[in-house]
Amino acid sequence: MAQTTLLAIVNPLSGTASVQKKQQWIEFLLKIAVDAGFTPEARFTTHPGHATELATDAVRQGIRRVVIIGGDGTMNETARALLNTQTALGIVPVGSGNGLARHLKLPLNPKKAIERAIHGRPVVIDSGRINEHAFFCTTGIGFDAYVAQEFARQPIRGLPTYIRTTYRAFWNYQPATYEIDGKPQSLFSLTVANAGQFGNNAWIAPHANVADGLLDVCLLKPFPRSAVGLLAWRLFNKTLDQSNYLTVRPARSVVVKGAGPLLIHVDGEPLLLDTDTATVQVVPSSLLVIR
Ligand SMILES: Nc1ncnc2c1ncn2[C@@H]1O[C@H](COP(=O)(O)OP(=O)(O)OP(=O)(O)O)[C@@H](O)[C@H]1O
Repeated sequence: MAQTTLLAIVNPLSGTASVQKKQQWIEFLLKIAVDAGFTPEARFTTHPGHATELATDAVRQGIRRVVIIGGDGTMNETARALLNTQTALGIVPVGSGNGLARHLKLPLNPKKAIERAIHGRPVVIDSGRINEHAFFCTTGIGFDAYVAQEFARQPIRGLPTYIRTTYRAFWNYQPATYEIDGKPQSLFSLTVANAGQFGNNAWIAPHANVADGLLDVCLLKPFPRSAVGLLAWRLFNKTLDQSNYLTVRPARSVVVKGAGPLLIHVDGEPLLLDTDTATVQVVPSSLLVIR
């Protein structure tokens, strides 16, 4: 049997599309990949972390292109196995947020995204690291992480659930004080952005560049409830950096210390650290992505 040269990793649970729909996208992908000269193979993930296992195997086998059909969680699990390798990541964004794909201006239509993932060329981008965890889009502490935790508890994913969860979280959430590079600061949230948005065109760092060797450290101060409408408008209008409540600082690294074990998110997936301190660092030119 011919050696596989392209692996598709498909999360059956990403976003709101049915498994039958994803099966149709797989068939389309296999067909155009063969037409383009690849020997493709597709695998559904069966458990959290499976995408990392499949991508690690793909690298070991010398496969040079791994295409995900999924959201930012699947993207992260796959991309972390491709870090500093010659294997490029193709993205077919069918998740709830699709932050990295939107930042990179990849097609959001699945068939067009598949064509891009097969015919596009690899470019090199930076990634970030929060303690030992890799991220490619954003990581965060405070409100972002709280929303990620609440969203992960919902039985149904997709944008409407995300909006409902964020709205409810806003009323329950209390800002906290953190030490940022040794300086105490009361914050609503701290986001460290490699790409500029959380997903769904919610731009926390409008000028972020995935290939500049820097991360954008975004500090959002606590704000009165009366300001939420304008802040939300600015978030989606790509002008949040013009708000007096937000400071964006490009940096290679930042150290955050909280009052106890830190709840963070990594590309939208929540994670409770077993330490009160997080060191966030850029890893320049560490991932090949198909554009
Ligand atoms: N078969 C599976 N069963 C349960 N969980 C899975 C399975 N396969 C993957 N996962 C988990 O599903 C999580 C969410 O997937 P993904 O990010 O692709 O979709 P999403 O959350 O809808 O999109 P986005 O991250 O863009 O909001 C991943 O972090 C992964 O660990």
